Amino acid sequence: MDKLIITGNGPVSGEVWASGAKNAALPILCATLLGDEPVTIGNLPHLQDITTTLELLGRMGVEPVMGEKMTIQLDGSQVKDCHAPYELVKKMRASILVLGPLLAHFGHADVSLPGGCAIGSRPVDLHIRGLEAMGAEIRVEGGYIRARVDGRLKGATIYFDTVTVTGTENLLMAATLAAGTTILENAAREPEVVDLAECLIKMGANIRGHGTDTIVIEGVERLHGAYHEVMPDRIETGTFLVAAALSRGKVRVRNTRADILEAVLAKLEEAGAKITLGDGWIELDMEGRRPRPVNIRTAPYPAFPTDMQAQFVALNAVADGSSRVVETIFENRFMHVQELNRMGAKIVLEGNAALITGVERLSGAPVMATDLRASASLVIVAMMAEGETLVDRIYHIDRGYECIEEKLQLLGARIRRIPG
Ligand SMILES: CC(=O)N[C@H]1[C@@H](OP(=O)(O)OP(=O)(O)OC[C@H]2O[C@@H](n3ccc(=O)[nH]c3=O)[C@H](O)[C@@H]2O)O[C@H](CO)[C@@H](O)[C@@H]1O
Ligand SMILES: C=C(OP(=O)(O)O)C(=O)O
Repeated sequence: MDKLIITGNGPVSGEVWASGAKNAALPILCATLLGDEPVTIGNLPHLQDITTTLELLGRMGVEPVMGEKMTIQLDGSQVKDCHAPYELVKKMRASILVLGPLLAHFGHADVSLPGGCAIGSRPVDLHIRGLEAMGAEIRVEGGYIRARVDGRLKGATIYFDTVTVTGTENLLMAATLAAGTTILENAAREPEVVDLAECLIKMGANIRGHGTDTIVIEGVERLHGAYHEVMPDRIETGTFLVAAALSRGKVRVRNTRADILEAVLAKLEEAGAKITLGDGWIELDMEGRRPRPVNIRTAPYPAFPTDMQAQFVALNAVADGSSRVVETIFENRFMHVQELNRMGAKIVLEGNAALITGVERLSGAPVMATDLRASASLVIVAMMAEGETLVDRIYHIDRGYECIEEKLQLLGARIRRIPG
C-alpha cells in the first residue's frame, strides 16, 4: 500500500485549483444509465472512485469514450447486464447509485449490498423502501439487492425518515422515467444533488424543487443525450483552505465557488481567517495568526458538512484554546482522533463529541489513514507539524483527492509518495 511522507514546513501558501466534485460526478456517471443516447460529461476528477465507477459501467456493457481533459461520453443504451458485483461495490459505496437508474430504464437490477465502512454501517434501507413505494419488488439475498418491476415504476410520494444524499439521488433518478408524479419529502439539499438534477434536466427530465427539501419529478418516456460539466469540489476546496488556516498561511483556490461553502467559510472567519472572494476563486489569509478555536456541529446542507469535520478537528487541535466538535451524521467518524493524538493533539471523545484543547504545534509521527476525510486531516496537519509524518493506507485519500501530493507541493508542502 502506498504511503505519504510529509515533513513539516511551516505556513501553507500559494495557489491551487479545485477539481470536479467526486460526490457530484459519481451520481452523474450513474445517471447516464437512464439515457437512450450518449451523454458527455466534462470536468471529471481523476480519482479512484471515478475509475471504479467506469469499471462498473463497463461491466454492464457501457464503454466509455474518453475525450480531452477527463471529458467522457457514456451511452446508457449499451447496457447488456444489470449486475453490480460485490468486488466492485465493496470498494465504493456510491455504487448503490446504479440501482435506481437500472430499475427505471431496464426493469431489473442485481446490485451487491455496499457493506459498511470505517465511518459507520451506512445502511441503504431508505433507498429500498423508496423504490418499493414506486412499485419495485425487492429481495435481499446472498448479499445482493435483487430488484424487479413489471412495466414501469410508478410515481409515488416518498418521505425520508432521515436526510440521505444518495437516497435522494437514487430515487430522483428512478423517478425521471416512472409513470406519473413523484414527490420526495425531506429530500437532501446538497449542491451535488442539485448538480445531478441539472444534468438530468439537460437529458430531458422534468424536475423542480431540487435544492429544497421537497423535489417534484414528472416521469417522462425517455431521456436523451446531453453535455454537462461537473460542479467544483467544495470539500476539496475547504480542505485546502483549512490547510492554510491551521498553518497560519495564505491560499487561493481557483476554479471553485463560494456559494456552496457558506457554513465552512463562516467557521473559517470565526477562526480568524480573512476571506476574499473573486471570479471563480476563494482566498484565505491568516496574516500569520494562530487560528482561534471554533465549535462545530455537523448536519445536512446548508449546515456544516460532515465531510469537513475531520479537517476542522485538525484545525482545532492547533488552535489557541478549547473547542467541541459534534458529529451528528455518522456513528463512527472520529477515527482521525487517535491518530492526531499520536501527533501530540489533546482530544478526548465523549459519545458523538470531540473535546479539543489546542496545542501550539503537533509532532510528526507514523499514522494510519482510516477513511477519506480522516486521511486528509492527517496530511494537512502534518504539513506544519514538527518533523516527519508517515501516513499509511493512503488509498483512502486517493478515492477523493486528485493528484494530492502535486497540489500540496504547489502550496509549499514537502511531501512525497512511497509506492507500497
Ligand atoms: C458519494 C456521496 O455522495 N457520499 C456522501 C453522501 O453519503 P451517503 O449518501 O451514503 O450518506 P447519507 O446522506 O445517506 O447518510 C446520512 C445518514 O443517513 C443514514 N442512512 C442513509 C441511507 C439509508 O438508506 N438509511 C440510513 O439510515 C446514514 O447511516 C447516515 O447516518 O452523503 C454523506 C452525508 O452528507 C457524505 O458524508 C458523503 O460524502
Ligand atoms: C464519505 C465520503 O464519501 P463516500 O460516501 O464515497 O464514502 C466523503 O466524500 O467524505
